[in-house]
Parts: sequence; structure tokens; C-alpha cells
Amino acid sequence: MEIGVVGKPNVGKSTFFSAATLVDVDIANYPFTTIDANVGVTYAIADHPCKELNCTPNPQNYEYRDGKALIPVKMIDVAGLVPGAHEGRGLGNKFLDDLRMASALIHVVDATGKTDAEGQPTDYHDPVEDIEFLGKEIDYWIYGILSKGWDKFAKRIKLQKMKLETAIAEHLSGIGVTENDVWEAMHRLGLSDDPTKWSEEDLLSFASEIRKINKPMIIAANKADAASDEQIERLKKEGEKRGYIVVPTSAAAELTLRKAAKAGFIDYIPGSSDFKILKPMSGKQERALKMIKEKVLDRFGSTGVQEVINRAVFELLQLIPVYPVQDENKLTDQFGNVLPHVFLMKKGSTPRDLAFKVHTDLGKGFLYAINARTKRRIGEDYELQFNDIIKIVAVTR
Ligand SMILES: Nc1nc2c(ncn2[C@@H]2O[C@H](COP(=O)(O)OP(=O)(O)OP(=O)(O)O)[C@@H](O)[C@H]2O)c(=O)[nH]1
Ligand SMILES: [Mg+2]
Repeated sequence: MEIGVVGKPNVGKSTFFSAATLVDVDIANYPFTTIDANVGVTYAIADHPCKELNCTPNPQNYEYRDGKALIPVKMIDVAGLVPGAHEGRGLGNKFLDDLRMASALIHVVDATGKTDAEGQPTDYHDPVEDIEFLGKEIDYWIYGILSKGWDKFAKRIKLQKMKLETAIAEHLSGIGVTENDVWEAMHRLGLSDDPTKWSEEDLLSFASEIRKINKPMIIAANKADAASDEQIERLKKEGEKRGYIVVPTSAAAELTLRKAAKAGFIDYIPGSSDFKILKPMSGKQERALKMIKEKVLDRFGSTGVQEVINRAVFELLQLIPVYPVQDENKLTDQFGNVLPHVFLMKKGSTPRDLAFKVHTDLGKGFLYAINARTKRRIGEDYELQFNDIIKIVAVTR
């Protein structure tokens, strides 16, 4: 699973990425600072079961801090996208191809309106236009992949009586599209089972629907520290009207806070509304932190960066953390580690799905599961819940 950070040039994508991953990257006030994609690991943060169960975990594939689980998620920061990118403008398709495997997108928008469509400084540009164009560029990119040789493809499917969903999913497997995604998009649009009947327009609407299903997007209204309340409110309203979650962010503030925390100057948990000063620093540093507290944390409740990541994982992608254990009483693995592993599962997943995620053999030999909270046996059709602790019982060879 991978989250892509996208947007036009110079809006703060790399700043957002660097704040989220603490990977050092080039950040500068001009377009196309980033050319090659940056890849790193960020964390989705959720309450940990130990908070309520009063235990001390021994995490092996995640981190634990103050009653919270920090669950690793891959993040990718790509080159800026300009209108016409699908036709090769700007860095064009190269950028888009970096997003093939992203399962959700964070669209970073400059809420201040101080960068134009190409990422050059300007007096005023309407950020609502950026929301519109970015979705369209991705639609055209998918359309481009889909429409290449479409007529021949459609005829062959019809002639060989192939299952349409399977054939299209195969055709789009390079961008991670599944048969279910194809089925969902076709049904939402009421498209014919006979692909030779699809018009150009049908293909484009289909591409757009696939984008919404396969690459759902959340908007980070960035540089919020320098935007007015009116600008933020309008962007929120216009974004929500178009079906997006919009969160005001100050990636720059988050980067400063995380760096200060890493250097041991402050105690700061991403997502929180405050930090604690731990040791003396220069007057300049102290003033910068005070500004962040007043102009960002007090104004918005947080820098917004962690909220965007959490909402991308838990709301857009509908993932839930689940903890498999071997001993349902001690909540441990075979080595005595308390709640050692967490897995992000799609909402609606079953204990058998979890078993397969832990190990193929465990999935194949699955018999039943035990909910460690209730000590009850649960069957195959049980729907896993947020923060479930599950013992899997399987026959293994
Ligand atoms: N005021 C303010 N400035 C920001 C914020 N985030 C980024 N910036 C500034 O915006 C400029 C562009 O930042 P980058 O992170 O390089 O932007 P980018 O979108 O990666 O740019 P490209 O790689 O060129 O597409 C830099 O001068 C940053 O310091 C923010 O939250 N607030
Ligand atoms: Mg960049």
C-alpha cells in the first residue's frame, strides 16, 4: 500500500512529504524542484488497544507512543503536474507513471492563491481551478492507457467471449486496478457488457470512475498559515461540493516541529495541538516555534498533516488496524510479545482474510478464529472491527 502526494508545482508537496517521513528532500520556491520521485515511510496513527486494556505492547512491525499505534505506510512524492501533463506537458507522463501503484492520493493545493497553474509566483490564482484540473489530468492519463488499441481489444473480447471485467482489469493491472474496481465503475455508469458498444465518451467517464475508485483523493489546503480564513472556508466548501475531504495544512510548520522533535528540542506527537520544550535553543528557533503555536496550532488545532494521513488511510481507503495473537489470554505471540503485529485490513474483511495476510499457510489451513476481547469463537463471516485482537486457529502442516 502506497500513498501518493500530488499537485501542481511549488505547492509544498515535498515539504509535506518530508514532514511526514523525515526524509531529507529538495524544497525550494520555484517549480519542478522535484524531478525524480521521493519514497519514504510515514505513519498512520490510531489509538492502541493497550490504552484501554492497560497493557504494555512489544511492537515488532509498528511503533508505540503514549497509547497510540504508529502504523507504517509507504509514501511517494512526485514531480509537479501542469495542465496538459497527460499529453506530455511539463514532466508529463513520467510523473503520472510514478503514481501507478498509489492506492490513495493526497492532493496538495496552495490555499493562498500565490502560485499560478504552472507553479510560478503570482498575485492571485484560484485554487479551486487546481482541484478541477488535477482530477481531469489523472482521468486523461487513465483514459490514454485504456483507449490505446481499444477497438481491437473490444472486438477480441467479444469474439473470444472473455469476461469483460477480467480483461479490462488485466489491461489496467499496471495501475493496480482490480476486477472489482472495473465491475463497480461499470455498474455506477450503467455501461453495456458489450465493449464494442462503448463510445469515446463512455471510455472517458469510465476512466474517471476508475480513478475515483482506485485512486481516491483527499485535499490538503496547504500554506494555510499564510491563507486567510475566507480563503480556507471557500476552498473547503468548493472541495466538499466536489466530493473531497479538505483539511487545512501547514506542511512547513509540521516540518519545523518534527525536525525540532528529532533534534530533541521539543516533545511533539504529530497531530497534536501543542508541544513541550525540552531544552534551551536559540532565540530565533524559539521565536519560530512560538509563531507556529500561535499562527497554526492555536488557529487550526494542529498542522493538519497527520490528520490528512490518518483520514487517507482510515476514511478514504477504509482500512482498519487488526492485531493477530497466538495466545488470546495473554495477547501474545509464541515468544511472549504482547500485541507484536498490526495489519491494516480493508473494512469488511474476515478472520480468514487476516489469516492470509499473516501467512498463506495460515489462510489455507484456516479453521476458525477467537475474538480475544470476548474470548468467543468467531466464524468465517465475522466482519473484523477497528482494533480487533484475533487468534487464528488453523491446521498447519
Ligand atoms: N507558508 C508556507 N510555505 C510553504 C508551506 N509548505 C511549503 N511551503 C513553501 O513552498 C515552496 C515550495 O515547496 P516544495 O515543497 O518544494 O513544493 P513542491 O510542491 O514539492 O514543488 P515542486 O517539486 O517544484 O513541484 C517552498 O518555498 C516551501 O518552503 C507551508 O505550509 N506554508
Ligand atoms: Mg517537490
